[in-house]
Amino acid sequence: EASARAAAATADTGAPTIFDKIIAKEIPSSIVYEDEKVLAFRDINPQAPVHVLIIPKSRDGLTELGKAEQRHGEILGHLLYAAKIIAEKEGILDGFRVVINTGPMACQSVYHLHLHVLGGRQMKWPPG
Ligand SMILES: CCNS(=O)(=O)OC[C@H]1O[C@@H](n2cnc3c(N)ncnc32)[C@H](O)[C@@H]1O
Repeated sequence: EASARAAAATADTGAPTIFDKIIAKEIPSSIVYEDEKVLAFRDINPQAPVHVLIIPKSRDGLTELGKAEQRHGEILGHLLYAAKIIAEKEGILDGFRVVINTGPMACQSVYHLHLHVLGGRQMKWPPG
């Protein structure tokens, strides 16, 4: 909790992120799905039996959802469609959650827009 909030304190500076290294295959990652536009890999600190991140391969200013422009509509839609494909592949189509954390108040710690796909256990509501 504290570590997530501490990590989230990082501001949206537009600086390169660790995800650039994953896209460039410069650091290892457990890739679940890839196409020409998006890359999906397992979260390093899973919060559920299935916890996958989906990111656009080209950030194009999309550091966070709060910075989305009309021009991002297609990639945003594609990310959501990829979430369904991944849920299907992971066998959680009958129960999964898709989360986008935006800004420090939502504990965003990596400023490269990404969808969390979580499943494999009973989810709670409201989220913390
Ligand atoms: C607190 C939520 N903050 S977040 O919504 O910004 O999510 C960032 C996510 O990236 C994950 N992460 C950070 N570095 C890596 C990495 N090298 N490989 C895979 N996942 C990573 C974190 O575990 C975290 O769940």
